[in-house]
Amino acid sequence: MTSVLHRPTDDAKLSGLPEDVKARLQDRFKLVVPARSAADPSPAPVLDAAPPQDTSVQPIVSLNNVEKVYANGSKALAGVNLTVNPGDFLFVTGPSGSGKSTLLKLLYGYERPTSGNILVGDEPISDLRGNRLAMMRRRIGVVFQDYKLIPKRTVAENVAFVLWAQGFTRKEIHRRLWPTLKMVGLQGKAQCFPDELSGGEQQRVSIARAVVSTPPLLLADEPTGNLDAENSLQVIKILKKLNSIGITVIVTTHDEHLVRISNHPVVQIKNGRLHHLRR
Ligand SMILES: Nc1ncnc2c1ncn2[C@@H]1O[C@H](COP(=O)(O)OP(=O)(O)OP(=O)(O)O)[C@@H](O)[C@H]1O
Repeated sequence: MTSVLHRPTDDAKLSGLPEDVKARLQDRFKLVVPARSAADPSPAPVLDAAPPQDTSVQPIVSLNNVEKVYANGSKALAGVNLTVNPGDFLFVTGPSGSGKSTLLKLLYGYERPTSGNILVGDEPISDLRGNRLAMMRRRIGVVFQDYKLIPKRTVAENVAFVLWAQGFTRKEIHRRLWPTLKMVGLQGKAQCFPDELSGGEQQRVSIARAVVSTPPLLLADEPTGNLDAENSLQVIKILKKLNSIGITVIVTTHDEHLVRISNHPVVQIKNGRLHHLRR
């Protein structure tokens, strides 16, 4: 099993967050982040060297020899091994039909592997059913290419709905909603309906919805697929900001440019097989 680069969460970046939000980010999935002291002279990991096996960190995602064959015989993934550590930002690239969406669907339990094991935190997500799966999904934010907003609800309602469904109090919903809308630059559009927004704005609503309950893991499936270059960059910038406050981000894209201008680890899926392009 190979490990992607672990990026330690910078405690200073968490310091601006409310205490309970900070605690959630640190506790969920037993997010263990070894601090590098300022006095630590050891260099950051070298990407092209053999991947470091840091056994002190519990991965947030691990796939072991995962295979997915759909009921119609389509082979989507074969022998996929991947470890993602808390605080990582990982790009998943690959041609159309290579298996990128399937990988994310397996991670949030929408599809089940044909064989192999998948752990999210310490939960075998592929074995979970019913309530346990629903509870697990609360800890995973998901962003889709086509936004999936509720058309007859305002921006504020679309985002607040997630919290309401999870039983948050009105006060807590209010407390979380505004900073989240501000973070995606939409505080001025709170009362708009989705069809009154641009594609980029709709995608930012969907990011706000995905992170308003502070999940430690965010999965974004082609979040820039329907956006122009400028909006795509803005979306990636927001995902990076979320990553900088401790959220682990896995994003699929076939936009080579976005991958090139970033220095984050990249895996490629080709014919269902996963290759590390940049660690
Ligand atoms: N529900 C399904 N039933 C049967 N086959 C499927 C299903 N979903 C995906 N596939 C097949 O699995 C393979 C991988 O599909 P997947 O959607 O994961 O690719 P992708 O890399 O995300 O593609 P794209 O970039 O075009 O979104 C493809 O051959 C696809 O036809």
